[in-house]
Amino acid sequence: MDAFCAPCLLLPALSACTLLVVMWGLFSFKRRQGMPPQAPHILPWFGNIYSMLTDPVSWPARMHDKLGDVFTTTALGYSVTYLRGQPNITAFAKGSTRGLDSVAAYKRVVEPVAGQELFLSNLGEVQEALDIRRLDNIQPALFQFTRTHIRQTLRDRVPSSGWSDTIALQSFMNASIFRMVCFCLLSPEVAISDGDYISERMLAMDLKEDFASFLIPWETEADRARVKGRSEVVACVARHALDRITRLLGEDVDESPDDFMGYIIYTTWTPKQLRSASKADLEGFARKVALRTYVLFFAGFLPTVGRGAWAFQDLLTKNPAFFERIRSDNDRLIEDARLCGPDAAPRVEEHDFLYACITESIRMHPVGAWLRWAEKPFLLPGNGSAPPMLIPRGFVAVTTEAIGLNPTVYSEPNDYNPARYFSAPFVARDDEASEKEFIRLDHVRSPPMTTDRTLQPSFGVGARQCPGRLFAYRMIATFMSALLESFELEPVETEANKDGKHDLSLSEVEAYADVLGSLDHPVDLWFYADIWRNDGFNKTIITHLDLDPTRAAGT
Ligand code: HEM
Repeated sequence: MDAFCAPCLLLPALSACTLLVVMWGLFSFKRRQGMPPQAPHILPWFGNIYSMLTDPVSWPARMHDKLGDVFTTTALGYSVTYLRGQPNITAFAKGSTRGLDSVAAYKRVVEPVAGQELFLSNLGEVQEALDIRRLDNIQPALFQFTRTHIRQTLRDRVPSSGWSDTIALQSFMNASIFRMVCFCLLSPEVAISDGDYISERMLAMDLKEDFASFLIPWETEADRARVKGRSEVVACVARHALDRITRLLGEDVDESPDDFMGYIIYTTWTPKQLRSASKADLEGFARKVALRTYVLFFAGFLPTVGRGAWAFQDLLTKNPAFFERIRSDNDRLIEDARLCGPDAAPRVEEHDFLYACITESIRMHPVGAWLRWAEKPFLLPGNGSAPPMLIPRGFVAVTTEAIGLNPTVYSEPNDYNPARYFSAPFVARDDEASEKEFIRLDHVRSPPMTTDRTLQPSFGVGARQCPGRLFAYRMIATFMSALLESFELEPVETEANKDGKHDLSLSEVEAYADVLGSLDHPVDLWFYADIWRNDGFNKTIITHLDLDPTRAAGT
């Protein structure tokens, strides 16, 4: 026993073990008959987790180039199979309603960060509650609200004469979009009173540089902060939900209410159940509503602000003609609105070209991967020269970047070209998807309205695609439209972005954050606000409009 403890023997023994492990790791992966090829890794059990976390987009792309459209790897003891190519994705999409479980997959990955509260929701109701009619009804008030927030926030930062200091777009957009989320899912009053409080806590859910949380089995300081943050969010929303339940009881309604929270309550409990419930029961109901809302904060807010920042950056830094077009469309919509009154909201839902720009940016900078869990091995059908393959139990993933940049789906995929959505054939709503047909990528106008058999890579596939996509478009477009209504914007040249290098730099950690759809760092883009473009808002505007009469549209 003592001999084993002697340091002089321990060291060689450890080195020998490490060497064995490395040799095993290097030589144990071999192509198994009928199964996907395996990506090489050195450390057993850990597998390729490091590359997957730090280089989530280009590492799988490199492996696909080397190993083909289907390959398997290991990460923290799990088997992870990556798929690429349309036939495989079709099989994946159809499997998603059968052998492949989306909740089981996301749960394994996201629960350590977001908590199990996230998976108590009824996701179907989002689709119903955020339908186009409800979004259209709320749109004018949402615009007014966002316009007021933007102006109030920037009032002190933008001098009435000339340019402001640099302002980081990302943090400004975070606040504005999260207020919109609260406005639509909770109520206008709550958005004003508690929007910022909730938003700060939701941002703490972001992993930032703390991605080691996935690997560390014990509770860290950051974990504790996240648990505290989310229980504060849930408690705050539950208070408002209880208030809404009480008002609903007083109103004695017999039709489903127009507001999102009222709708959830009304469609979950009958008026009789609500009336006969004890105080404790009602508090329990309110907590359930809060948990359901929390999942939407999580799934909806972070990807929307991340994609919104990309959309803005692409518009400001790619082809100036596209930005000019958005500006003139915006001016036209504002002019039209002014026929109805000086403060009337423009019809953001008619911003077709802006929607196409958002779609194009989301194609080029999608949120990571679609993830599924295969409880049992399943047979991926063969196609063309590729034989059928047995996919092992574990995660199955499709990297959305692989679709978005596939030249057989998108011509010139590296070009930012929103106009491509205007030439795509339009798929009729009544085209039934059939078992034999492929799920077709793209071929939808933007925003994607019907995605039964066609899809935008960035919003998922099959039965589990994103129910909040139209809501996301509305929030990004509302923010941009309200900002452009009042300000001129210009990117600032910094050391990092000079000579036209405006791309977000994807350092390892940032690329990871991007996969969760949350770029918490200020992006490489800054904006100045120039003249106040809206009459009646600030008297000094007249001077500024005199200085630049070409931008005086609508005043
Ligand atoms: C630009 C913004 C957004 C992007 C890029 C995005 C993307 C996605 C993606 C890729 C999925 C997974 C699909 C799959 O695995 O097949 C998803 C699911 C989901 N998204 Fe979004 N999303 C966005 C905004 C929103 C918003 C605003 C909401 C709601 C307020 C929302 C709610 C959800 C929900 C509830 C799911 C889970 C659906 C299910 O499993 O049935 N998302 N989203």
